Amino acid sequence: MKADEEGAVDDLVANEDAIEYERVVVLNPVSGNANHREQVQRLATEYDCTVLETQGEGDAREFARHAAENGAAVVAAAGGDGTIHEVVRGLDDADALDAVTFAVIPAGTGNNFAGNVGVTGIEHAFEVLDAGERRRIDLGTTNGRPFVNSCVGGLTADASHQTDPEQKARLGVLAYVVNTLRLMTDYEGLPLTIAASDEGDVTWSGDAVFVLVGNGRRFPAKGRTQANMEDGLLDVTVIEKTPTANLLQEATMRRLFGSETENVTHLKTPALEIAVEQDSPVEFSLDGEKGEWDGLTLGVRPRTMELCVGEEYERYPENSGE
Ligand SMILES: Nc1ncnc2c1ncn2[C@@H]1O[C@H](COP(=O)(O)OP(=O)(O)OP(=O)(O)O)[C@@H](O)[C@H]1O
Repeated sequence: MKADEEGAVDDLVANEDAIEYERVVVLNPVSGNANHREQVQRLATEYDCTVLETQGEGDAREFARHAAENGAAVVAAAGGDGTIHEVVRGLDDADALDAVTFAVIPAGTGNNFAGNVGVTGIEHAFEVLDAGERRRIDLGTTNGRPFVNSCVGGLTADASHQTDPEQKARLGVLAYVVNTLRLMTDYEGLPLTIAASDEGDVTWSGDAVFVLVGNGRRFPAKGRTQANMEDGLLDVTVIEKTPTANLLQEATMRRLFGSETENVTHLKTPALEIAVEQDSPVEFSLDGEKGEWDGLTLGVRPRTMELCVGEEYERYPENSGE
């Protein structure tokens, strides 16, 4: 651990005589529209949770690790996808994913992960934390680093900056896709070779406009956006650059989100290798946190994290609504 990463925990310990770590809420006070702080603190008191408030990047990861190492039974992330990602990394750093139950308190802009696990709001999140069902869900990994929701490459990262929060909240992944398609005309695509070690050993090669590897998230197909989080498989969608197609046309959009379309490949696999066929690294984001990689090795740690889920969590999303 770097010295500056220890600062947040040192400050924390210096300011409190005895911290109760049984139930911890790691709170990002500025995520989303930054109006959730008081509500989270009030509910945390009501539900006997200790709030650890982040001041900047890395704090959530550090607090989660510290809480896990000090006997926490439940650690919750109150924030957006970035906060969720950091907290899960912190639990993983402490090697505590087996011992600690994770909970999500939706206080970001999109709150896709919370929605996928049946948590509908901040108040509901505390009820679920307190007495909701617990499920063990898979974690995805990219080059060893865990992700709960998705690993995406291509235009999605750019598009997410240009998606206004209201649209993002309403449409989720679909907003990314629509915006990305708008930007697509002058986008070269990523030259990739993708090898999936599922039963058929599928290999895909070409210029990809998007790659979305979902653990909890997938492209909407027939109205579903949640992937099965307990099947030990990654949900992979690759959209290939096709110079002639006008993907913004209504009919094409409809096909795009259906199952059969020429330039969209869907597959499920426990392991995936993505090779970058160019000299410079490409950008992917894990749960919305960006990184650059020359190549990615993706895998699954099946049913590795215990999670508090709401009543509407769908164990088998592929069997419902389709
Ligand atoms: N007190 C703070 N002040 C400023 N930035 C902070 C603070 N605490 C955490 N952060 C930063 O907030 C970011 C994480 O935000 P998060 O993703 O949780 O929310 P969001 O971006 O608003 O939501 P979403 O991911 O749903 O769009 C991290 O980059 C982290 O460094």
